Amino acid sequence: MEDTLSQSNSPHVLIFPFPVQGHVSCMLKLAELLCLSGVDVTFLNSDIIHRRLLRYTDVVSRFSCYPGFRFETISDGLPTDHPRSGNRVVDIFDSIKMVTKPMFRDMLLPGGCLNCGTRPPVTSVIADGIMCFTIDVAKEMGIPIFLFRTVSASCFWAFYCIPKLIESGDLPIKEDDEMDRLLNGVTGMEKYLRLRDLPSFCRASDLSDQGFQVVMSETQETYRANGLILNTFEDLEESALTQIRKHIPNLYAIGPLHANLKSRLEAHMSSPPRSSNSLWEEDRTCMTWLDEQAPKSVIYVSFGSMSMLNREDLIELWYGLVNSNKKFLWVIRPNSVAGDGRNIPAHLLEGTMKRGYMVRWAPQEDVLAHQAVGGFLTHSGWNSTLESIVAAVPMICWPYYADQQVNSRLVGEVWKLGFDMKDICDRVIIENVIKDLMDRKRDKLTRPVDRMMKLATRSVAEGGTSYTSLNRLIEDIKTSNKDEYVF
Ligand SMILES: O=c1ccn([C@@H]2O[C@H](COP(=O)(O)OP(=O)(O)O[C@H]3O[C@H](CO)[C@@H](O)[C@H](O)[C@H]3O)[C@@H](O)[C@H]2O)c(=O)[nH]1
Ligand SMILES: C[C@H]1CC[C@@H]2C(C(=O)O)=CO[C@@H](O)[C@@H]21
Repeated sequence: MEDTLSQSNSPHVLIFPFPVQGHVSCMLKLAELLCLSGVDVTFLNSDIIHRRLLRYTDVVSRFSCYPGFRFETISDGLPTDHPRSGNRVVDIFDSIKMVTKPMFRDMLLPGGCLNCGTRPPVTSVIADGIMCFTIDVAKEMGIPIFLFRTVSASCFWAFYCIPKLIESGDLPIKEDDEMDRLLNGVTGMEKYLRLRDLPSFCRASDLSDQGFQVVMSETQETYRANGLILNTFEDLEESALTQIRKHIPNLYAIGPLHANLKSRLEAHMSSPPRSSNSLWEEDRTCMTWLDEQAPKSVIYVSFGSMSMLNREDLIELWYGLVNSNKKFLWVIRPNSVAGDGRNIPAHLLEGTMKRGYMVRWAPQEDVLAHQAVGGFLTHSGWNSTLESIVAAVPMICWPYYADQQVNSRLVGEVWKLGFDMKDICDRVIIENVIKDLMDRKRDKLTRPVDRMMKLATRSVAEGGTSYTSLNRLIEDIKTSNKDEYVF
């Protein structure tokens, strides 16, 4: 690997994530991987994300060892008090196109903060794959652009096939449709993908639905970029990657990114410092609580940064956890429960005192790596799924929205790394599925879970597929020359 020092003629990449936790954190990992290889990086955050990163993490000091790294900020166009989560997340799409796009363009124009002679010019852009307007801007400036779509390859492929599903009449879903019906329209997934496993946006009864239109059109536009980066590995998603490559040949599967980064940092230093990209304050007291628990005795519960819970589901989940008699560590993010959070039944409060621990935000990677954790009740966000795979922790999937419906089906039915509890929130079922995961059916999961952990680790080790793919991306970035890219 090359020296970490920035050189004046270094390639300079502008990284621009969609401004939410699950996208920013994995793109920061990619940024650090590029810095390690001597690439200059400017990381463009929305103001609000940047403020929170400054408040809750050590990103600035962490990146200070890379002289070629800079943060820049831009408005996402929404008022500060907008929730930017749950079903309100779609508001970001409009505001970012209307408000942020022209600002982004100005930044890249001569005299703009990204093109004013104080740093080497931007030689390539890595933008979030859900923000294809960046292709227009990069094209206008003659800068090569790679898209990084932060969802699984399988979900990307399902999004890609939406026009075919409309043509075949499978979409829109009709009121009397049988949700367990298998679909033929997503090539390679015919044996297991049911109507209910399509990305949640496909449940819109009206195809003019904003979320549906955005994911469909953004996915269709991907081919216009110079390449597509995915946070996955060949052994995990070979089939979907093969399908995507037929349409978008320049594909870089470089995940799991957190493991790729850890492995490369370890090659640089004996014990790399732990790092966090959290937008909430991590409560590390849960690590002390975990230290007191028996190996593999705790089920960790977290639904990521965007999911919202209603009171009814909260209570059902809570009963399921308490009645399973298992120890549990539960992340309840601030403002993530809609409705009245008071008058919780005494049975639940007592059960939680005895066997539970609750935090507002956890150091998730460390939690999953802790020997006391034996299972993960997750919303199947893609980062959480990859983190669970690397930590060899089996999952119970309770998907909320977007790609999570697809991911949970793969976890349960294809990879056999856990159980999919999609569309169900019933205390007795939850109690039983927890008992199955932690005890009764645990043996069935152990081999696939250990195997996938090993394959993930192998993929990021020297010579592994994700290791090699990342090197190819770095090489392509280093050799990218504006004039070669005629769009
Ligand atoms: O207490 C917590 C909870 C989560 N995390 C981290 O937050 C990230 C959450 O990412 P993810 O699991 O992908 O969930 P979301 O935050 O919901 O991410 C959004 O972005 C993902 C990537 O596109 C999508 O897969 C999801 O569906 C989408 O909701 C992970 O790295 C977790 O380690 C913590 O550090 N502490
Ligand atoms: C805001 C959500 C809608 C689309 C994004 C996404 C994607 O398809 O890239 C997946 O999950 C979410 O983080 C994003």
